[in-house]
Amino acid sequence: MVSLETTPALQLPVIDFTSPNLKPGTVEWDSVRGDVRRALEEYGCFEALYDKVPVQLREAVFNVSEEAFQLPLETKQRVVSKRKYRGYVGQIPTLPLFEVMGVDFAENEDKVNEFTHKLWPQGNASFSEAVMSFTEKVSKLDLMTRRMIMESFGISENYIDKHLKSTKCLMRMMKYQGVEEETEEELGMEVHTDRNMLTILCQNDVKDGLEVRARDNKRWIKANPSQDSSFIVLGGATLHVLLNGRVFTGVHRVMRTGTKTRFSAGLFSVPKKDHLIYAPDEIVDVEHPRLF
Ligand SMILES: O=C(O)CCC(=O)C(=O)O
Ligand SMILES: [Fe+2]
Repeated sequence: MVSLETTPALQLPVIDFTSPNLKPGTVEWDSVRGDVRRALEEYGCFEALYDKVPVQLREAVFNVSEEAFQLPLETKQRVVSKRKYRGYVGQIPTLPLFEVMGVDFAENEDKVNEFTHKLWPQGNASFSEAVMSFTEKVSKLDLMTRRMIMESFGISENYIDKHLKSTKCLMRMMKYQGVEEETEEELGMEVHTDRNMLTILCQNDVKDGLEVRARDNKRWIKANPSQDSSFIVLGGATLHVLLNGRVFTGVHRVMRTGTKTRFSAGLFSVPKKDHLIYAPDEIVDVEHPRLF
């Protein structure tokens, strides 16, 4: 008799960043650092348990993004940008469910207020505050992850410090309308890799959506971060270059099922203009010749 084997669904590695002792040099740090390296080598992605972003802040972000997407199209068009991934994007014929608002330099109060004032000339403090506070808190996870992955390859402290100061934050808020029939499945965002260093994402209470391709290129892994305590961390193409190809760049897409609207928010660490990305010497050797 032939036994039918069922392959269990693949899952993203889950890494716990909630230890109060998570500081460089501690046993906890070294252990999480090892997990981060394995996850970025194998999946280009992981789910991070991270408790420094209060649930109320996530809710505030989704509320203000909903408010922004509800503005008339002419108003949203005031923040359309020539630069890809920034400003307002929507009404893409092939992705009718999708809209995004990307705030560049989201760590900078003046830039955020400037963006807010284009949408609401009378100002909207809740919008600016939610964007800045989310950026500030999620940045800590971005910086920790980048320090860990660089340390794990023996890159010098000096280089790491300089590197961490060489990026800025792009904060993006995404909206994906639900599909009309419960049984339908539609593409929310096409298959892609992110170009930046790291992307850190969270979503509202709509389960499913984000999918990450397994390294075998055959299977899709459903990323299902918890609504109140975890984030999905994805390695981008710039990190792959910086680490001489030693980490994988997570290939991902968004699929929509269900009639409810999905909101997601993400922090993207992006090299500042004119900053040349190259792999530091520590990561280049005979076994790993310079690729970039
Ligand atoms: O909405 C998501 O979860 C994914 C968004 C994404 O992949 C992106 O903005 O690059
Ligand atoms: Fe992406």
